[in-house]
Amino acid sequence: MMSGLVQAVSLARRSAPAHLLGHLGLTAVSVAAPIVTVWLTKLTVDELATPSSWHNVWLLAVGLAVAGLLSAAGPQASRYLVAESNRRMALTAKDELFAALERQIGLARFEDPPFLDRLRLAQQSAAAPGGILESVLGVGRNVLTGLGLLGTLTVISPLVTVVVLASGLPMLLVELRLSRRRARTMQDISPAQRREIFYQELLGGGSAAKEVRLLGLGGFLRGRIRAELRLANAGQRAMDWREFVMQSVLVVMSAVVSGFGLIWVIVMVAGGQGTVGDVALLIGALAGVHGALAGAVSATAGTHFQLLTFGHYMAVLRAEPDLAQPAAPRRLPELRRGIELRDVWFRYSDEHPWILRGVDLFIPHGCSVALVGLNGSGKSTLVKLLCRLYDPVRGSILWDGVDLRDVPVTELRTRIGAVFQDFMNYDFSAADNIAVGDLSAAPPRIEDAARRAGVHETLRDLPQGYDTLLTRMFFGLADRDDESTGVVLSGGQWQRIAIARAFLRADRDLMILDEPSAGLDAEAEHDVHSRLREIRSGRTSLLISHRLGAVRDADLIVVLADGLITESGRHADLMAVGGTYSRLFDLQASGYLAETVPDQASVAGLSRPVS
Ligand SMILES: Nc1ncnc2c1ncn2[C@@H]1O[C@H](COP(=O)(O)OP(=O)(O)OP(=O)(O)O)[C@@H](O)[C@H]1O
Repeated sequence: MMSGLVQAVSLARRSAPAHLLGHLGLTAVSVAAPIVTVWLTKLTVDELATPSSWHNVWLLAVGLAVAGLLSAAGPQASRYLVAESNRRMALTAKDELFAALERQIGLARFEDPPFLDRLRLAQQSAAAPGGILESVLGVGRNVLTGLGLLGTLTVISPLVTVVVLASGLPMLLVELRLSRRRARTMQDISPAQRREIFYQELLGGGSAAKEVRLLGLGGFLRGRIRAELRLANAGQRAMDWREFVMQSVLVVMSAVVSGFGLIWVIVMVAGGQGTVGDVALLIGALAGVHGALAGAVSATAGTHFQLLTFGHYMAVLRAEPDLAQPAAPRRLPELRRGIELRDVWFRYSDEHPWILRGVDLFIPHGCSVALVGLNGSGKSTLVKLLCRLYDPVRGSILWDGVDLRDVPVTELRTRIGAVFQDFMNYDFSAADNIAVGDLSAAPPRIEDAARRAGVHETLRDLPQGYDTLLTRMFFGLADRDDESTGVVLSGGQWQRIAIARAFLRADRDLMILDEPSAGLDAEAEHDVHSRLREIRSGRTSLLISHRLGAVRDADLIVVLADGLITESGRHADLMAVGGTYSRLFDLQASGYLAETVPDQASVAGLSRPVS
């Protein structure tokens, strides 16, 4: 808890120091103003009851007016400062949160539901980290105001003071309990809220719009959203009810205490002990003390709650990287000999089945290697291991003899170019969509890569050329009024953009191409593969493709089956062996060669009567 507070103060000091000081100053004013007001009120009432000098009355009246002005204006100025410091703190907090996420170098955290739940709460906390300081200052302000007013009360009746103070203690304990429960409720309903956000994105986002409409999934998804909302609401409702009951009891208690104090002092004054001003002071002080007490208690509970949620933010910031970084990193040499997978075993978690069961594979430097296997045999998994998005559970991957775990992961990744099977379509401009392959690339290199991927003419002819946004979700930055700026590319055109992105990294040590021609028409596929062949020649590359015609020229073809490399060699060798590769190749080739004459019956069934 304390470390959370220290972190929050440090965040404020780094992001909004002047605002923090201003807020502290205004808090001091807001503490003093009500105490001064109560005292000035008492003195004024006493002065009016037995006037000695109008000069005094005037002075007191002006003092009251100034105190009133400060009481009224202070909160306005505070609100402005708080809002601005909140914005600044949120900016820093979010930036640090996402920097922390970058330290998660692999993918495992993003497939771990408890981490994702925590991340959502951390994001919520990072959006309003100023709330903690506001609550802490609220505690300080209310405690000091309360103490000042209690001192005032003590002047009239120490007993009333003790009773009022004692009534505050249960309030504090109850509120602390409630805030702990509130934080737990938030944690409990986080999975439901995360699922609800997911369904909302399906319904409100563009990526699923086509299927949602065609398959009529709207009602189904709305039903799911309602169910998740009901689940979250039930948790919150139970919490609200508990708060309502407990706080009602406390309010009644505090009203009884006030009534007791008031009767006590009125009886005292009626008996000749004290002045009318004392009654005025008591009324003001009692209201003030109760307000301050309630404020202090709820601010303490608020602080407690905010610190509990801020704990998730700190936990994400402090989370260990999912993959160990080497304590004494080794330099990654320029690839000269090759990459060796030595008895690699891998499964996604202890609960998942083994995907790779002792893979031994050597990818020689300068060779084009093709990896072939049935769906789900683990080809993309092997690629992810090569990029160190996961570590092998057993065995190792050696780059010229250096274990990938011993080199800085960023260094490894700068040496690799890749087209993933599930590559991203970014809602950026065409140029930026290619430039993400190498952010240092200047426009001529981007165009060159596009030309080599056979997509230059398409992009050049777009309404704003390479600056055209490849999405209809956003307006172009330069022209917000022009709603027609964004365009939507076809699947094959996107595929070529992904290839262009990889071409920007053609000079890297290893090129990985996971189904790079999926979605291309026959002509484009032929074209892309001959371009790829050109850039792969003499370079180290790993090509995954179900189109076996495209892999037959590879220097080495390996077949992955049952978690092992079962065949390896050149096309002719594998065909001669007559194993899985030759069976699949023949199957595919027969599909191309067979003369498919549709039988009359099926044609008749499909044809429509001619009217
Ligand atoms: N992130 C993941 N978490 C758990 N299991 C996974 C994950 N990714 C893949 N798998 C499982 O690992 C197995 C291998 O998947 P992988 O994508 O590597 O196969 P593949 O050979 O590339 O298949 P395809 O030819 O269909 O692309 C599959 O059974 C899949 O369900």
